[in-house]
Amino acid sequence: MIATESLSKRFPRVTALDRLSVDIGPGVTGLVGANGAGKSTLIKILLGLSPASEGRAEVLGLDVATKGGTIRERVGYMPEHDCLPPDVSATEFVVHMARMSGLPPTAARERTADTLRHVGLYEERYRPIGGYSTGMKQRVKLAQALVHDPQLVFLDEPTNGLDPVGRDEMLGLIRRIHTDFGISVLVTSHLLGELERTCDHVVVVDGGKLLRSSSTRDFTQNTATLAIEVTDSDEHPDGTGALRAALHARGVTVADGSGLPGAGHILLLTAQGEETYDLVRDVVADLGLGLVRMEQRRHQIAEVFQDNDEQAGTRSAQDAGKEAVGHGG
Ligand SMILES: Nc1ncnc2c1ncn2[C@@H]1O[C@H](COP(=O)(O)OP(=O)(O)OP(=O)(O)O)[C@@H](O)[C@H]1O
Repeated sequence: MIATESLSKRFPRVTALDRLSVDIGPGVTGLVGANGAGKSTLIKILLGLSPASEGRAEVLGLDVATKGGTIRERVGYMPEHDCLPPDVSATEFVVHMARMSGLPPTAARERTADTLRHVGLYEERYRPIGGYSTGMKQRVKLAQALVHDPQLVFLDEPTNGLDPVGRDEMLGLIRRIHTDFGISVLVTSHLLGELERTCDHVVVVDGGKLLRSSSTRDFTQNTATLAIEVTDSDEHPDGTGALRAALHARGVTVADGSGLPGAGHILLLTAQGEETYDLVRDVVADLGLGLVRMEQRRHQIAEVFQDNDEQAGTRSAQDAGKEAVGHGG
């Protein structure tokens, strides 16, 4: 669906994309990176709206440098920022966008009604957009990206500004764009966690460089870390400490998770398979502690960046002297 080869974009003061090479197939793909990582810049280049400084890219087999118009006919785009006219209704706006995409008047009206229903806008669709909530505006932006029945859509931070319920609804909608209509999706976010549930594939960028591109399953599999939380007891007023010592005595190395967000009394250890779960369960029971949770940890975006920095530190001096990769979270 999308292929880039050593793609770079340099602005006078910043390199927004730095020799990015990535292949993205059909399905739902998450493009994750902190603010300023280069996600929006990549989308604009892929749409043929902004020229690359170096390298090349193809979307649906079309060269972005020469076939921008054809790409935009076949690809839908939901921009990040609020760009909706406040004085017209969702119906009027989406019909207008459908007409701009080349649909005849009747087809444009029919497709608009279907698409607005699909994104969950009903009676409100006749009211001016200026009075809409953020969630409703995001749905209008999504509808205009879908109305011309594209093969692929680029959704730039579609969950921005939404509360947790709105975010879950939007992620569900995004998933259904692919399952119900077979449209492939490239969706950006600065939150890796939310995309893990929605995407088949995740591409992580930082400072315009590719950090990682892998299937969501591989991301999860790569994390063999168990997070364990136990209660204290009369016998062991520091239950966490007692468990750490008991596991240590059995040859299991345990890290302290307290440096991680929301992980006050959490122990981290590397699972070697089912036996590790059994061992922890037995040790907790022997100590007479309560097991609050034992779960496989998922990568958080900050850790992905950190892992990469650690790997970079072991590489040769090829990157020496370059700007440090910024951290995000
Ligand atoms: N037109 C421009 N002129 C100069 N610098 C730009 C321009 N557009 C983007 N940049 C810079 O390029 C870098 C990447 O920006 P980009 O918008 O692609 O990041 P992003 O990952 O989409 O983040 P965000 O979600 O905050 O938009 C940033 O440092 C940004 O300031």
